[in-house]
Amino acid sequence: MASNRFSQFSSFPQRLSHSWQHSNSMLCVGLDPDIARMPEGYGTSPAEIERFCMEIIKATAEFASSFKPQIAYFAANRAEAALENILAYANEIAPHATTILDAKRGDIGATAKQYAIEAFERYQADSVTLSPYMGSDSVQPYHAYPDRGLFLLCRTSNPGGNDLQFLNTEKSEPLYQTVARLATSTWNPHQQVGLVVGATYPEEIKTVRGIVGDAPLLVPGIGAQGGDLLNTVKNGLCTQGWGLLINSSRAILYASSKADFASAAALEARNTRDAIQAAKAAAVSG
Ligand SMILES: O=C(O)c1cc(=O)[nH]c(=O)n1[C@@H]1O[C@H](COP(=O)(O)O)[C@@H](O)[C@H]1O
Repeated sequence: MASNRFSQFSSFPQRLSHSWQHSNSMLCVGLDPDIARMPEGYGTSPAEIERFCMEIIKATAEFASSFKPQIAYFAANRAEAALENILAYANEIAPHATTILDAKRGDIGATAKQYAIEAFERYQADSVTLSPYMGSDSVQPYHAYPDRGLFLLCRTSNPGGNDLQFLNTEKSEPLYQTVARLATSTWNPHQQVGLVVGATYPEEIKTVRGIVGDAPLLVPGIGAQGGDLLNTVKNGLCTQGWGLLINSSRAILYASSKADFASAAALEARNTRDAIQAAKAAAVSG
């Protein structure tokens, strides 16, 4: 079953291209189920987390090209089995959509091999987020899955990202630029690597796009973090007019805390998809 799904696409860029074109969308719906913010009528057990996420996926599938569950929200609540079910559900009802397991893993090779098994065999995710901090051998075990995607943290959306990502390297460039360069060249034998760049820093999106060619960019930070959608799209499009997975989590998940949460999430997802499309049209024409 799962192997058929993966064998449909010979490479991760092909998988992503299908997702963008089939949905005509670059919206990534983030699944960050906070048990303190469950909607009316929902409890906080793993079964309820699963039910909530499935309702969100069903309501937003039409507007999304990808789904990104954040593993901490599941692990913190002993809901890993729910996460497995949710990813399987996304594959079933939105087979066009690329899944990203947001785990931000990074460790020595032997341990990274186990994390790769977790992401790609246990959870059957199409892609995973990784920290580049431990270097090339911490990324290398993921190359055993050449059709899956790897998104390496580059210029993150949070203010504290400056602390390390802007340190000058011996090449006299900020560290995030060195990450972008390495990640998409010597660390990328199967063209499966993309970068994480926050929508809160659109100038850096432009810089990273200039370094990485058409590699995909996972861009969190619109919605709850107040990122700049217009300039994100303008600066981040690839030469084919796609190239971005623009994530919004809380703004969609918690659009309403009432019984109408699913329709409110759908409306927010649709409006965000439309705003991304409008920004793309403006960027292409202007
Ligand atoms: O890797 C990520 O997804 C990520 C990187 C980053 O730089 N900033 C960032 O916010 N994220 C994640 O993106 C999501 C943002 O959620 P909202 O701010 O609610 O849209 C969360 O799951 C974060 O963990």
